[in-house]
Amino acid sequence: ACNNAQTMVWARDPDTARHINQQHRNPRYLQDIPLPPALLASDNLEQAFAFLQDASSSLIILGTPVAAMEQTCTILREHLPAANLQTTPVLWTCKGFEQKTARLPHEVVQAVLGEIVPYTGVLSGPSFAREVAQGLPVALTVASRHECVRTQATQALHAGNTRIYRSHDVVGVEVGGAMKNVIAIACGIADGLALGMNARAALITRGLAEMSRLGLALGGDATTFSGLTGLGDLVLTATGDLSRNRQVGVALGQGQDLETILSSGMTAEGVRCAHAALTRARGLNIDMPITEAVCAVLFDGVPALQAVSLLLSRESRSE
Ligand SMILES: NC(=O)C1=CN([C@@H]2O[C@H](COP(=O)(O)OP(=O)(O)OC[C@H]3O[C@@H](n4cnc5c(N)ncnc54)[C@H](OP(=O)(O)O)[C@@H]3O)[C@@H](O)[C@H]2O)C=CC1
Ligand SMILES: O=C(CO)COP(=O)(O)O
Repeated sequence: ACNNAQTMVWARDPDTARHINQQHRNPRYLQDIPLPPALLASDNLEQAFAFLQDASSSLIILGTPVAAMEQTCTILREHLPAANLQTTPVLWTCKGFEQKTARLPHEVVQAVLGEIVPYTGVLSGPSFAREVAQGLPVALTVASRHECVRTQATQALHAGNTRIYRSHDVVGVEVGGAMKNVIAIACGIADGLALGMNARAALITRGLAEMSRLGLALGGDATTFSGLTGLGDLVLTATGDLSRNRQVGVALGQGQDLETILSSGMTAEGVRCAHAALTRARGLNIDMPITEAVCAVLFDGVPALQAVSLLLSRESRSE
């Protein structure tokens, strides 16, 4: 909307939609940030779709957590054909493996929408929502197998303080987005325990190695993991205090229990996907010691300091 693209938010909550239209603010998230007056909202999907006049130059961006992707795609499957919008590219922003099935988001999209929506892709990269909403500079990657998706997303989003880079590597981009959240929890734990900046740098670097091993085994390109959606987002999330995943880690390191930490309802995708990431890694014989340690603290009641000791006591190996 800031780039003068006509933009419609479909929100499931009617009050949120009404508030955005009337007050130009979102009453539930980032309430202090004024939204562009041209940004419209509706709780009615038919109305939102009617707004997409021209399927060939429109985009649909799914902005839900991974856990809502299957449900949201199912709703799209029911409504897109009636609106004659099957050829509209569908992008998503979520980062993680699905908790129960360990699927990456594109695998969920493929399973639900694969037969009716040909053009899809993922939008990812280091981008705290608050800073994006403030209009501060940000660089993102759109990854898709389809040239038309990369082009259309770039045309809509590359402007002003927003830079868009293009990639073919959907798997690599998604694995980077998922794993950086788990590693950010690990860095938060280390910082909560006041283990110092050397420890944080070690976790980021060895976490990147973990991300790359899993991503390569799942079919990603090696170069993707040193890019915006790998190292870039990992550095942001592991070190930036706006990160919810990092905040979860810090609180765990300081001795709070997970239930209390998550009681505010905050979305921390690393908590939801750490175990699923481990499941995928084990199936491929990939060693992920930091992810194992994060899971042990999150789900097995292992004290944070003990998990760190276990990591440090591992055999030395070549880097
Ligand atoms: N926040 C950030 O800085 C960034 C987040 N991401 C990723 O984007 C994804 C979304 O994150 P974020 O926006 O923070 O998450 P939130 O938890 O804030 O949820 C985003 C929106 O999804 C909606 N939603 C949740 N479940 C459903 C559902 N079943 N059906 C319809 N709508 C639903 C919520 O609606 P309601 O308000 O009604 O609950 C909310 O408006 C995550 O995977 C995150 O990792 C990526 C980059 C940056
Ligand atoms: O993905 C993000 C930044 O790129 C947001 O990170 P958190 O979900 O940890 O807040």
